[in-house]
Amino acid sequence: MIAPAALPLLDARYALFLDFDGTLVDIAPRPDAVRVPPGLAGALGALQAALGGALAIATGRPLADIDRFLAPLVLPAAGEHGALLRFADGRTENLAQPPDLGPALAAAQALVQAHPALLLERKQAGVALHYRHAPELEALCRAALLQAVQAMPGMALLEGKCVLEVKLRGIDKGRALQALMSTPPFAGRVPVFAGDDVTDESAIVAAQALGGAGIKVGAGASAAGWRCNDPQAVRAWLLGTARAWAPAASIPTGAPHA
Ligand SMILES: O=P(O)(O)OC[C@H]1O[C@H](O[C@H]2O[C@H](CO)[C@@H](O)[C@H](O)[C@H]2O)[C@H](O)[C@@H](O)[C@@H]1O
Repeated sequence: MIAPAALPLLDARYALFLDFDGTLVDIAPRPDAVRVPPGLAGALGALQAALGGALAIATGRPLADIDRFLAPLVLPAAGEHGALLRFADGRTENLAQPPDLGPALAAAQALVQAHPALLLERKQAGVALHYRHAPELEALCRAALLQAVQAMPGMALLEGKCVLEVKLRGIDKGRALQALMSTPPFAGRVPVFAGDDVTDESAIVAAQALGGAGIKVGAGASAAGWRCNDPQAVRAWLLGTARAWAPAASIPTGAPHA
């Protein structure tokens, strides 16, 4: 129905799943420094309404982060790489019991103490160690967390953009997408997932396996059938679609691509 840029045409048959960092918002120097362009939350709200509620965020972050960045919008979501789900009716579910993070936390805390340029992010079901400001420490961080993971049954090491995360093994965004797709208002729709990182590939594969579309944002190998350059292109697609669908909605013109 609507075709801003070379991304899938969206209409009311679809369900939309969106990664956050590197997809909806540009990568920033620190997790708390991301900027949500004016109009983005309004456009997401308008799209959610146009899709009968079938729009969800799928993120590695805790859900509280997403709610803060998109306030007052509260969307269905998969948080912490799929460990936590929030359905359209507001119900939340942990896909697994919150694990004992002791060994990973101890290893990460020791590293941060020795190297203050590193940044530790503690989550309910995982630990993220950011080395964006000390790339020379990547190998050291990986070795320390890999060793910690040996003592943590059921946990695995995930590599993202300048970050190493200890997370639940076997839980990923692909499983989260499948779980949300089995519930209203997602069930029976065609899923479209957009993401930028290797951590998004499971959801790209899951969306395509359900007859939908996967969009890879930025460079790098991917199973996705669609590609776009950057979060700006994603936002242009979403905002163009939202404006065409809900022209009367309070979506500012011009600003959101910033
Ligand atoms: O699944 P996502 O929504 O893409 O979340 C993945 C991780 O994103 C955050 O870290 C990344 O973005 C930061 C802000 O741009 C950046 O500073 C960092 O280097 C990136 O790795 C977030 O902090 C993590 O918890 C998420 O897992």
